Amino acid sequence: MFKQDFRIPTGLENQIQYHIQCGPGDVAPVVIVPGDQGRVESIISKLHDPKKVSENRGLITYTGYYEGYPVSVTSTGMGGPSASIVYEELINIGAKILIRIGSVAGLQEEIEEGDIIIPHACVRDDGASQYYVPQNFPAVASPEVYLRLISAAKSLNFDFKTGINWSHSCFYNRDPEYFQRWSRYRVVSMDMEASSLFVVSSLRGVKAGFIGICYANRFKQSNRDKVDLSVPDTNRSIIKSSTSKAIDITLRGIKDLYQNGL
Ligand SMILES: O=P(O)(O)O[C@H]1O[C@H](CO)[C@@H](O)[C@H]1O
Ligand SMILES: O=c1cc[nH]c(=O)[nH]1
Repeated sequence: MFKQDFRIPTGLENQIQYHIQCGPGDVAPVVIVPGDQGRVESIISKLHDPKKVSENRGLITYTGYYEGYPVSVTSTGMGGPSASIVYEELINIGAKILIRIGSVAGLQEEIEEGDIIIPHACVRDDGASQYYVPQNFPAVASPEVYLRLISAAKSLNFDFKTGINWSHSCFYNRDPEYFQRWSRYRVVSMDMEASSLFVVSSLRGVKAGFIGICYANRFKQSNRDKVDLSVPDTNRSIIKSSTSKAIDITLRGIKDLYQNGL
C-alpha cells in the first residue's frame, strides 16, 4: 500500500471528474472547501459573479471572483473518506490551493462557541489519510497559507486562536476519554476532514489551510462521567457573525496569496 508514488499523474487530469462533475477550466486555482453544502451559499454571497458549475451527490461547486481574483467553492461532505475524494478531483483539474472553512468543536476550557481557530497541524484520525501514508507522516498546513490566514485575521482585527486540531471519525462516540485524551495533550479543536486535506494536498504537491468556527465545546461536554453529544443552535448570531468573519479572513488571505504569486 505504501509504495504508491504521488509524483505520478493520476491519468484523470483532462476529464470531467466522476464525483464533483467538474472538468478542466471549471475551477479557479484557489478553491474553498467547506464540508457543509449550506456554507457554500454564505461564501458565494461574498463573491462577484458566482456561477454554479455543478451539483452531484451534494457536492456543489461555484466559481466567481473576489476583488478580481478567481475563487471556487466546493462542498466536500462529512469525513475524510468523502472529502479526500473531492480534494483529489479538484487537484486533478488544476486546483493549486485548497482552504477548508469548517465547524469545529473546542477541546480546551477556554475555547468558546463562536471562536475562530486557525490550526497549523492536525492529529490524523480522519479515516482516509491512513490509507495513503503511514501514521507517522505529518498533517500540516502549508506555511504560506497558514501565515496568510493569520495575517489576514490580524489586519481585519478579528480575534482567533491557533494550535493543533484533531481530525476524527466518530461524531457520536459516547466515551468521555475519546475527547478528554486530546484535551490533556493541549489539542485545541476537533473536526473530521482537515488532516486528510493536509495529507492529500502535501502528497499531491499543492497548498492547503484550514479555518474553523467553534460550534460546541466537547471538553466541557465530556469532563464528567457522561458525554453530552448535542450541538447548540447554529442559527445564533455569534455563529453567523464568526462564520462571516472566517470567510472574510479566508478571502483576504486568498487575495494576499494571489498578490504574492500564489
Ligand atoms: O462544518 P463542516 O465543514 O461539515 O465540518 C464539521 O461538521 C461535521 C460534523 O458535524 C464534520 O464534517 C466536521 O468536520
Ligand atoms: O461537535 C463537533 C462539531 C464540529 N466538528 C466535530 O467534529 N464535532
